[in-house]
Amino acid sequence: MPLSSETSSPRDGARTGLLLVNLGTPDAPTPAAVRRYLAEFLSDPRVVELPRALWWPVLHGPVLMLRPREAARRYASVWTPEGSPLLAWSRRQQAALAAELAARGHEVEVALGMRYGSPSLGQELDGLRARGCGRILALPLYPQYSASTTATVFDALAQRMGRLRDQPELRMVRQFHDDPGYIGALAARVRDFWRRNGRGRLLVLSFHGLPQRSVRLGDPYHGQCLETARLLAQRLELAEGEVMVTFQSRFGAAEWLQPYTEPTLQALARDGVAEADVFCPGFVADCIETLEEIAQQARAAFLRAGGRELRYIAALNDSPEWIGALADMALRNLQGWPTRPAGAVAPGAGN
Ligand SMILES: C=CC1=C(C)c2cc3[nH]c(cc4nc(cc5[nH]c(cc1n2)c(C)c5CCC(=O)O)C(CCC(=O)O)=C4C)c(C)c3C=C
Ligand SMILES: [Fe+2]
Ligand SMILES: [Fe+2]
Repeated sequence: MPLSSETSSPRDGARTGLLLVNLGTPDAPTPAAVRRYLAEFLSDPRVVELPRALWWPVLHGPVLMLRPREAARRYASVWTPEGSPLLAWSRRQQAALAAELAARGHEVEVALGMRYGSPSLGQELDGLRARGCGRILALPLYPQYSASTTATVFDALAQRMGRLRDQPELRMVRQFHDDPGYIGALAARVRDFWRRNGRGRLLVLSFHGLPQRSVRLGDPYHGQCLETARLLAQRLELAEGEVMVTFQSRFGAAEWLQPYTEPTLQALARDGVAEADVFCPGFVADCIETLEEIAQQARAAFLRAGGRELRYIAALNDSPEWIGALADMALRNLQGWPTRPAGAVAPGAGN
């Protein structure tokens, strides 16, 4: 592929950009929009690691024929006036982070790109360059590293960079599963929920699942989920028996990380656990996987199995503790790059 010929090169490249990245989501809760989104997402060989000759007929056969209609109905049940919850919360995070960095005296262009669908990563990378950013920090909003999520962001950025003649400097945050600011923001979210609603007998920490095979082949995701859970339980001073870790959102027939969230909740209800709280630390923004799969489907399954109350604790979204932690993380990773307006005197707080 030929390199781009830039008629107007990105101004002087003196500015610094921060590119928040999340997974992506359909543009509308309709079968056609969901099909477009799933086709892009599920044809990424890092997401479904099967030989193309095997996977392609299944993807373009039963998966894309059947799943979009059902998934569109599930998306419709959580859709908001600002669109998909994942995009709506990500936009609020972007705006709140930009305001927080500005309030601390830093001049950083904050953009939001989605790995699949829109706004696309490539388009946002180009936008930052056009606004004069010669240095860009990519911050994938996945606390726990996985090849199926984090690594695909790197792939997409590298692919875009591969077409540029005049590349910006690029850094990327790999993971933040044990970041004290992130853990503190999670703990604040849970404590705040308990203060307003009382405390359930059990806190279930439900993470997005992953095929067991990926972990066997060396993906560090599982260990990082367990470490996040351990640090959060420690911060909340929970005793053994007051907290457990489960994995949700299984896709396909293979074995995924266990224990699975919904069957575990049903077993707990059958064993006489009447009330439980569920929190999803791996999702920094509420989305279909938390609002529909947990707060609706898993809750209904828990009640059907004899439970009385299953309370879903909202994701970090735009909580002030989380936005503060994000700003700290961004500034730490931006060290050595200019983030002060020319001639400005740094306010007392510093980086
Ligand atoms: C938080 C980290 C995530 C990991 C790890 C992950 C792996 C993974 N996911 C699928 C398949 C699907 N995921 C879907 C939705 C979805 N997944 C994540 C995050 C992780 N996925 C988020 C934030 C979302 C929500 C998107 C939204 O629009 O709100 C979906 C689509 C929904 C559905 O049809 O159920 C699929 C499919 C695989 C195969 C995988 C790892 C191999
Ligand atoms: Fe997923
Ligand atoms: Fe799901």
